[in-house]
Amino acid sequence: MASDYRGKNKLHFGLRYALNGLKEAIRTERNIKIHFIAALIVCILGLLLPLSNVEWAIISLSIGAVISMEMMNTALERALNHLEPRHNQAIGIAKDIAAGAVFITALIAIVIACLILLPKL
Ligand SMILES: Nc1ncnc2c1ncn2[C@@H]1O[C@H](COP(=O)(O)OP(=O)(O)OP(=O)(O)O)[C@@H](O)[C@H]1O
Repeated sequence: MASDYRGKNKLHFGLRYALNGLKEAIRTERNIKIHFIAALIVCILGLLLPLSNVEWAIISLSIGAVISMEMMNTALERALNHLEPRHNQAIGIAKDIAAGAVFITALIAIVIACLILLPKL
């Protein structure tokens, strides 16, 4: 019984930490706000157009990938800023690579949105 309770407690706190991170990211990061607004627009368009389950699944995956990647980028930036507040070439390159990962994910999401939504408009 005790271990079950601890298990539930862990799950509860894990969810709280995750929601706290999400709230902090939305509150402080302009890019994450923009991604959420773009996702909302795509979802509204998706509700107005006849999308299949597979198309919804692909769009959901793209939205999740972009927002998750942006949040990982933000987490990395915050950690690196804390570890090395001064100018450092290696830190700069690490941040550029993380930004490149966000760029690729966002670009692919735009291509997916165009492939699925444009022919239906
Ligand atoms: N400590 C550093 N040393 C060297 N270059 C850095 C450093 N911090 C940032 N840079 C350079 O500046 C770029 C932008 O940095 P960073 O992403 O931290 O700033 P930002 O403009 O606040 O980003 P965002 O708008 O995504 O929050 C990095 O990709 C990197 O090229």
